[in-house]
Amino acid sequence: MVRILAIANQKGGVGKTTTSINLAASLASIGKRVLLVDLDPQGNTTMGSGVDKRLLDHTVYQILLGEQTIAKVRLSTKPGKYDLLPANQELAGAEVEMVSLEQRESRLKEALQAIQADYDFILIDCPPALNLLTLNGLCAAHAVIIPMQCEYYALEGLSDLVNTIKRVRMGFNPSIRIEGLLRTMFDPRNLLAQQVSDQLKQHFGNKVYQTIIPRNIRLAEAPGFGLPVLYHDRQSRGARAYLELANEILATAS
Ligand SMILES: Nc1ncnc2c1ncn2[C@@H]1O[C@H](COP(=O)(O)OP(=O)(O)OP(=O)(O)O)[C@@H](O)[C@H]1O
Repeated sequence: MVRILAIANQKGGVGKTTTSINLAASLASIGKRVLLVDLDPQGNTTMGSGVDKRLLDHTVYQILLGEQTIAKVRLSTKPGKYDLLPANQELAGAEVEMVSLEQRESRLKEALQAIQADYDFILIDCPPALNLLTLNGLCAAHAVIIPMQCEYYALEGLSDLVNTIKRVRMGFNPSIRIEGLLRTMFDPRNLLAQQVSDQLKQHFGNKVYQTIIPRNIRLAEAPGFGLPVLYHDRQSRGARAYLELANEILATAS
C-alpha cells in the first residue's frame, strides 16, 4: 500500500523543500519507489532535484487543471532515483483558476489515484501558505510531516496548521493525521532551541520524530548542484540524518 505524505508548514523557510528532496532520495536509496510532488510555485524542489524549472514542457499545474495526466508530466530524476511532478511559477495561477472548478480541493487526490499503485511513497511538498494548493496536498495525503525550526514563534504557527488539519479531517479527508513533527536546522548549543524542543515533546509526545535534522552546510549547498545531499556528501551529518529519518518512517506502521 502506498503511503502519501504531505510535507507542510505555512511558515516559510523551515525546511519543507530540504526535507522533501532528501527524504525522497533517502527512501529511494533504501529501494522504495518514490514520487515527489512539487506543489510550490517557487519550484525549489524541482531545481533541487536537478530539473530546470525554466525548461519544462509540462508541470503539476496542468494536472491540477485537468489538462494533462500524471503519466505525461512525471519525470525520473537521475541523481535522486525518484520520480518528480515538477512545478514552476505557472503554478501560482492555479489558485485563481481552480476556484471555478468542481471539487477544487481534491484535484490532486483524484489525479494521483491513477498512478499510486506504482509507488511505495508519494511525498507532497506544500507551499508556505494555508491556501488551495496546500489544501490539495492535505486532501490527497494519508498523513502530514511538519518540519519546524525550534525558535520562538514556532509553536504559535503550529496551532494554525493543526486547526487546518482538523478542518480538513472534518470536511474532505476524515482519516488524515499528523505523521510526525520534524525538528530541522537544529543547533543543540542554542538554549532556546532546546527549550522549544522540550515544549514540543510535552505537547505532541511521540508525534515528535526521534530523528533531529542538524543545521548542516552540506544540506544548504546541495540544491545548488541539483543534488540530494546523499549524492553531494554521503558522509555529511545532513545526509546521515535524512537516512535516519527515512528508516524511522519505515519502522512505523503505515
Ligand atoms: N538542516 C539544514 N541545515 C542548513 N541549512 C538548511 C537546512 N535545512 C534547510 N536549510 C536551508 O534553509 C533555507 C530554507 O530551507 P527550505 O527551502 O528547505 O525551507 P522551506 O520551508 O521549503 O521554504 P519555503 O517556505 O520558502 O518553501 C534554504 O536555503 C535551505 O538550503
